[in-house]
Amino acid sequence: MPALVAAARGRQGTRLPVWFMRQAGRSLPEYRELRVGTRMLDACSDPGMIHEITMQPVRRHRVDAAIFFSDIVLPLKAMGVDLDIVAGTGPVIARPVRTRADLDQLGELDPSQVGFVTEAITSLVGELGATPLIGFAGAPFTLASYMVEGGPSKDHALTKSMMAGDPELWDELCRRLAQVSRTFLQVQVDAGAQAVQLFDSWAGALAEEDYRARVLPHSQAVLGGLEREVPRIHFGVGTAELLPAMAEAGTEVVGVDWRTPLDVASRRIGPGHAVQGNLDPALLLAPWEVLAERLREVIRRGAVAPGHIVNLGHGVPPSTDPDVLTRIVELVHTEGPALRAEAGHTD
Ligand SMILES: Cc1c2[nH]c(c1CCC(=O)O)Cc1[nH]c(c(CCC(=O)O)c1C)Cc1[nH]c(c(CCC(=O)O)c1C)Cc1[nH]c(c(C)c1CCC(=O)O)C2
Repeated sequence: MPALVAAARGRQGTRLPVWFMRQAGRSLPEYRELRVGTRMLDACSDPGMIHEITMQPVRRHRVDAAIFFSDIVLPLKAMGVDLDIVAGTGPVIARPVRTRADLDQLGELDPSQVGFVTEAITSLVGELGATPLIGFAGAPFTLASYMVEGGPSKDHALTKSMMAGDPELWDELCRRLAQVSRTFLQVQVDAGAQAVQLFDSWAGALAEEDYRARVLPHSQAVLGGLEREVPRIHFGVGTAELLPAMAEAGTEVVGVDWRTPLDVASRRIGPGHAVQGNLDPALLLAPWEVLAERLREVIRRGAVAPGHIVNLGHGVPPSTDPDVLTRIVELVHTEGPALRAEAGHTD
């Protein structure tokens, strides 16, 4: 069983697995070179490009997993939603969803609309061999925020106002988005993904009561049942107050940002879940010895949990020196198992 899958299932072996959110992307010169002249959405729809970009960080850093190169809004694009991914901004939606009539643009995702995903994953799994591929999708809340706001938002004011002011419309929007994300995950798993991650990046904007009432059931609809096939990772940013609720979505692993130490997070979540994280991405710019000591502390604190997948607390910033990421992987592999054992987890 791959180290990442074992750790996710709470049966950590002798290898401590590590990968990075946004490991494929602008931090890599080979990515920037390959993307010249190709728009993001076009790159995400071309099986050859997807394959190459997904492999780049695996070849360079020797990480313990590949993550499928795509974007959370890609399935919406594939089913005909008029949107773009604007460099430096993120997803922009042409006709935001504000009323019931606006829901017309959101039908059901049919697997045939993302045939290029199956094609790309089939070839990737062949080249990856023993290295697992992580499939992913956006959670209903984070997707809904883009659909309602029309683009990135700091306060998610229109989204929260719909959630509170018209819960029926909100729930219908999230039911549709859950179908899209669930189908997108299933397509990836059917093609050979060995783990999945649900990104609810902006869930930390919510109070726990609202999260439990209006978001958690929809995320449960995405993840429920998949455990028979692959381990599931559930991640958000700023979610210290939501960690126990997020663990209830149906997940083996809870992704933790850099604000909550992993031992604190693990105690909040309980012994039944592995953790993923949580080195502060801002520290990638710090002197190596400072960064290395913080990384060792992340590993020691993660030893409280029955499984630990080392990662950052959020994505790799585009300005990151890729050699630093390679050194992190080496440190995790050479020092990680002993640090974890010393810190007290008896596997
Ligand atoms: C919120 C979110 C999005 N997309 C995603 C999330 C959840 C993860 C998170 O919280 O960061 C998920 C995502 N997006 C991308 C991946 C690829 C896999 C990987 O992690 O390596 C994944 C897993 C590629 C991408 N998605 C995007 C890029 C950059 C576009 C480019 O290279 O031209 C990449 C590599 C664009 C994108 N797409 C989105 C944003 C905020 C941006 C950044 C805009 C910018 O800074 O230019 C929406």
